[in-house]
Amino acid sequence: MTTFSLSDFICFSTSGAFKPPFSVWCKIELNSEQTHVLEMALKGHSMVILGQSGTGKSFLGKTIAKTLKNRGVATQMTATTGIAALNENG
Ligand SMILES: Nc1ncnc2c1ncn2[C@@H]1O[C@H](COP(=O)(O)OP(=O)(O)OP(=O)(O)O)[C@@H](O)[C@H]1O
Repeated sequence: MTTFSLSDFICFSTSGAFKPPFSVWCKIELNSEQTHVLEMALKGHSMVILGQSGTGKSFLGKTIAKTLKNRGVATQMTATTGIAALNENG
């Protein structure tokens, strides 16, 4: 069982009152499938995440990247188009 500390979770909002550098700490509630994938990623598994539109793939990807970054692992997001990369904070 992978345990997550509070420092693993941080809001990703970059608008309104949550603009950097004012980081707002909050708990992100992943669903059971997302949690499973996050646990696999933290164990070092390579995965392709597939799912219908709006099922939370991007949200999960950003959560994985942020969690790894909070644990001192260098991460870099990329995408096939510039707009998609911006949406991924890439
Ligand atoms: N665990 C979660 N808690 C809160 N909101 C979530 C969660 N997972 C996804 N969402 C929200 O659901 C919406 C859809 O998620 P997301 O954009 O990640 O889906 P997607 O599978 O990448 O969609 P698409 O394939 O169309 O790009 C977003 O507003 C996202 O913030």
